[in-house]
Amino acid sequence: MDLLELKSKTPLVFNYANYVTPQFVANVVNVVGGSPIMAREIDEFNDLVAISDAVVVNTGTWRRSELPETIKLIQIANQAKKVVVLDPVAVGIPSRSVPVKAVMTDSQVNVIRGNAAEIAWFAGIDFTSHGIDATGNGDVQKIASLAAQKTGAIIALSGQTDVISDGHTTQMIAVDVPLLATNVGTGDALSALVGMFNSDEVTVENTARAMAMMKLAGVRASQTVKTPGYFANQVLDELYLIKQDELEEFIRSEVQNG
Ligand SMILES: Nc1ncnc2c1ncn2[C@@H]1O[C@H](COP(=O)(O)OP(=O)(O)O)[C@@H](O)[C@H]1O
Ligand SMILES: Cc1ncsc1CCOP(=O)(O)O
Ligand SMILES: [Mg+2]
Repeated sequence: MDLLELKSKTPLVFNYANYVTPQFVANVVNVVGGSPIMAREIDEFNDLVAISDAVVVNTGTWRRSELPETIKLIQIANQAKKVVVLDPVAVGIPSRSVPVKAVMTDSQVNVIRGNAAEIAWFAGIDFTSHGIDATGNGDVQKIASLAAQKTGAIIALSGQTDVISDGHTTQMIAVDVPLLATNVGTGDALSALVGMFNSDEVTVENTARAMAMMKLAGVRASQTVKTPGYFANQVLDELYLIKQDELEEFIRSEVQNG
């Protein structure tokens, strides 16, 4: 959906969040025009999925004992035909790969949003990482496209260049905003935006809208703020201020077809 529709519908985003960044994620959802709710109690899943428009699963601080309930949550969302976004934080670390494989086998994820190293893991391509961060270089277009083909999910690869791919169509936003990478939680919040914009229909275009929204907020914030602390707050303000026509103009000028 576009930004105008989003603001009128106020999509409810159920975040199975990590315990590092939920406050930032919830605020990002709110200022853009959605409504966040965080939960991880299995007895609440049926009720919460029923009223939600998107389910965003972040594995950043996951415990292995939570694997069965996470799969159950995604299966409930699948049955209810709610979009599911997976944010596979640092999935390339071997002990983290095992449960993510199980999630991918036993439930259906519609969109995977991660940095280049995380997405490279799904593509089966080596990419250097340092904990939660992607630090290497590689052909991000090929990585996103291959990951989409292998998983059947739309891929939202973020970084200096964002790449969105369903394995056939690929779009890119090559806009450098280094301060965006300094704020822990920008990626998690971006995953929630991806869920919101795809809540009526899961498409490459809607996913690109979410990625463009964060980039544009970062571009604007870095015009007035030069240091990371204030930058995070400025990003929230810019996300709040962006208008439908400004977002669509940014998409027209910056989104390239691959
Ligand atoms: N070097 C960079 N230049 C511009 N934007 C970046 C850069 N690194 C990350 N971003 C932006 O920061 C946001 C979060 O992406 P990223 O840092 O890759 O996620 P994560 O926090 O999950 O590792 C995205 O909007 C992405 O476009
Ligand atoms: C630091 C940290 N540790 C586990 S999850 C997490 C936050 C990751 O946030 P992001 O992927 O948005 O940088
Ligand atoms: Mg991340």
